[in-house]
Amino acid sequence: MKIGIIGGGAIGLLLTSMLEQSNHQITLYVRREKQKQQINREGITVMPRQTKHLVQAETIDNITQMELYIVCVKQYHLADIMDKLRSYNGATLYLQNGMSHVDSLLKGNDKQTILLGTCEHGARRESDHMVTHTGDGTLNIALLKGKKNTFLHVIDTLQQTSSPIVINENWNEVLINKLIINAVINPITALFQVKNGALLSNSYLYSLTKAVCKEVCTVLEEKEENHWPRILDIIDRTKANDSSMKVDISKYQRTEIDGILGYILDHATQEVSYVRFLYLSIKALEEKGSN
Ligand SMILES: NC(=O)C1=CN([C@@H]2O[C@H](COP(=O)(O)OP(=O)(O)OC[C@H]3O[C@@H](n4cnc5c(N)ncnc54)[C@H](OP(=O)(O)O)[C@@H]3O)[C@@H](O)[C@H]2O)C=CC1
Ligand SMILES: CC(C)(CO)C(=O)C(=O)O
Repeated sequence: MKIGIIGGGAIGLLLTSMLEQSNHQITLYVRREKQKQQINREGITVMPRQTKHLVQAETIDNITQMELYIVCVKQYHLADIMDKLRSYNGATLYLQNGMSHVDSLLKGNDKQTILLGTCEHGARRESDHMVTHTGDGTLNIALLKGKKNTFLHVIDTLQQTSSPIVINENWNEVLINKLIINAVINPITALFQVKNGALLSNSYLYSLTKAVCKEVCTVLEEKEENHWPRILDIIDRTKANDSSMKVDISKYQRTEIDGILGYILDHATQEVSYVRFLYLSIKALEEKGSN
């Protein structure tokens, strides 16, 4: 299969290295010529095992027809990619956190087969051609729209990589489960600049986390008791980690808050004051960082 991976960041580099070990023809699409040249010259190195993978990189402006695209850019860069793929009729897998992309994908080209997924692997980009695999996980994948046969073919292809794949019947459930985790853990850890574990060890942050979980579940019409134990478990398992939003804020980078709490606010039918406060706080920190 001809597979194009879009975005040479942490997840794009990691997945490209995993797919390189299968028998498929892989092209990694990046947006900078310098990154393309470096990857074509030196390959991708995955830490901590220091495995080297020789892959082909190309710039996104030279994108050609593939049988499958895997989109690994941040939520806020999706509009550009969706525009580039608008007349393409093959299969595309989107792996973003958050949910604000779903409506545009549902409305777009009806001939496309669109898959949605969440990535439970942890990855950190060290340089343009080096990534650290910080935590093993699964790829949870579901069909949003399009051909079931194409979906099954894609799953079959991805099962040839070193990443475990979980197939889901219900895309909404897959994305909602991850959205709730990111909505509850990421903004609080980013605002207070604490590791995930502080949400359990600090009694005030614990109360705040529970209050946010309650509001988020109310908006999404989910039962809090189905999610709270799962959240506690993930916080415990990632207690020594910095959430992605905490890292973005500390590096003065844009966050994915719009696709996460922005989505919750857009769907709220009653006031959710903790969520609104957190959303405005993260936007304020983003604005402060951009000055
Ligand atoms: N990292 C992780 O552990 C996890 C990440 N995720 C999710 O995966 C998604 C990707 O995250 P991550 O890999 O960490 O993000 P990164 O910021 O590391 O990578 C995003 C990449 O997309 C590239 N990009 C942006 N616009 C374009 C474009 N038009 N064409 C080609 N490339 C483009 C960026 O290029 P440039 O380098 O030039 O800026 C960058 O390399 C996010 O939604 C994140 O929430 C989910 C689970 C875990
Ligand atoms: C699960 C969690 C919160 C781990 O840090 C995460 O997905 C993130 O940081 O974005």
